Amino acid sequence: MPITGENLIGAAARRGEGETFRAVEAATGQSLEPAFASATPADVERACALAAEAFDTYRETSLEDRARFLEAVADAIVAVGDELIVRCMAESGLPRARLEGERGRTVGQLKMFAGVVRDGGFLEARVDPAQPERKPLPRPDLRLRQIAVGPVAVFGASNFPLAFSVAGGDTASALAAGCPVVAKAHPAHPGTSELVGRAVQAAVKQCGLPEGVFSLLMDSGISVGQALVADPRITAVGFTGSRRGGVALMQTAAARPVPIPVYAEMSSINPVVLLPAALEARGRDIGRAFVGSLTLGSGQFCTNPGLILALEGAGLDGFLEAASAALKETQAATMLTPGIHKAYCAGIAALEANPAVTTLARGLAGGTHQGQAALFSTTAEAFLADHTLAEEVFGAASLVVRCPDLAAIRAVLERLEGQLTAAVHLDEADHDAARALLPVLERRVGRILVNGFGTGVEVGHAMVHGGPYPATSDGRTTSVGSLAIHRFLRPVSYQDLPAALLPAALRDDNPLKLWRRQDGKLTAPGA
Ligand SMILES: NC(=O)C1=CN([C@@H]2O[C@H](COP(=O)(O)OP(=O)(O)OC[C@H]3O[C@@H](n4cnc5c(N)ncnc54)[C@H](O)[C@@H]3O)[C@@H](O)[C@H]2O)C=CC1
Ligand SMILES: O=C(O)CCC(=O)C(=O)O
Repeated sequence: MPITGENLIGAAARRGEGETFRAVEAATGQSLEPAFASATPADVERACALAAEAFDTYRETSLEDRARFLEAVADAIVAVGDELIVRCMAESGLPRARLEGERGRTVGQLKMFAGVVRDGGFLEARVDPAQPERKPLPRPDLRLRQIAVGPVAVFGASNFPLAFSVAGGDTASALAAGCPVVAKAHPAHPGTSELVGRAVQAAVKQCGLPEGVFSLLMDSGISVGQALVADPRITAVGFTGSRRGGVALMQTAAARPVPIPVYAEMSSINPVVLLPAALEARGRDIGRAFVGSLTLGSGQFCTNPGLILALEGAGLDGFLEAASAALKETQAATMLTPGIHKAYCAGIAALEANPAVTTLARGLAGGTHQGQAALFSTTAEAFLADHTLAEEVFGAASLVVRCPDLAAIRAVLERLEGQLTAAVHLDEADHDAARALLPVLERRVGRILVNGFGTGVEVGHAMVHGGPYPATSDGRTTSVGSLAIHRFLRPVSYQDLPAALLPAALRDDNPLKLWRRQDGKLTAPGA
């Protein structure tokens, strides 16, 4: 499939008339062909108009048709073949095995949402039958279902060019909910974005859906994204990226005459608590496993273990020795963009220059665009006194906080901002300590895990990939897993509608065979 550098607006491919830009090969910094031209305000307008036009038809597609469409998107992405992987490797610097895995996750995610749509549970159908004889007042007939919110703007992430990008989790969950999507390609991987975008576009056509169900806009800067979020037809936003970018979009969305929700996944340092019995029993093993997680994808995971909290002692010494030894042998790895590499180097330089921070180990030095892993330590006292030590350094860097007692660990956790994950390494003898920390962790994070690290989010029904601000803009939800569909739905009540006007989900004969809450009681179809 040739990459043309065009915007995909509904069924059309249109060369933008805005500023031109080229993708950059992450490993070399060389420009890649072809030139992409940024979308114009007229392109944004057209994509949003088509999305709004498609909305009423698309949101009322049958559950089966919508599920098949999601499966068709998955199949079309696979059908792009190796070209997708090769282009994505060049643009992101990520290795083949990682990207093949990520493509599998992307496809699996679309298929999971196909299952969610077929099941129909997300409609949350409720029926409170009328009680005309009720005293003192009769009760009306009330029925409720969830409907799609409307067209959704999706901003792909640079660090997951497939699973969190054009057809990633935000797009999959919005399409599953019944929302048309206008995606804004990340300028770090426009070729990958176009290939995936063309796959989605082909699936829209193959399934006979209105063309406005999907559009893809290119931009080298931020004006297209800003215009998109400001467009009155856009009703919600999905975003993964920097805190600065996410907050800027939240502000734009809040300043509209009609404000809309922005579901932004932003920064997280993912504290890892090492409890004493576990440290003593297997501190060295934990140290080696930690370095594996820290350096995965050159550390460019928002679930990266950026902060280690542990009690002073022999167990911690063993952990640090093993972690430092493993880190020193870690090859430097290409980072996603020169900008991300520069930000990483600046973050490392700031830690190195901080008098309260000790550099424990550095990974092997690399080329111009490669990130060199780093491990630092400080004390709980210093950490609590300096809020800059809690800032995310995006890449393979982590800070160990040496704590004199459990109270200090707790104090550090209390001080942290909202996080995506927290990991606790524990043995049975640590249960009391862990039990005491759990309430703090629950308040601070979206996912608590034991004897592991947060990198590698499982796509499933019980997953929360979210957390209180600034991990995300709205800690009540998730951007991974089936619960993500709820971001793009809202409930509507139907009071005393004649049977002939009721949506299928709420008819007495329950033709969709849904589990429904019937007069307050969850009821099987046919019961
Ligand atoms: N939390 C996470 O999962 C991630 C965090 N990051 C952080 O973000 C930094 C920069 O990485 P990027 O991927 O370039 O993130 P970014 O936030 O700068 O860009 C993400 C997307 O948002 C758009 N955007 C950014 N600012 C905008 C604005 N003011 N108005 C409209 N659109 C805007 C960009 O064009 C891009 O499409 C990294 O160094 C890292 O610190 C990056 C990737 C993932
Ligand atoms: O750890 C993962 O699998 C996902 C991480 C993520 O969401 C991110 O880095 O943006």
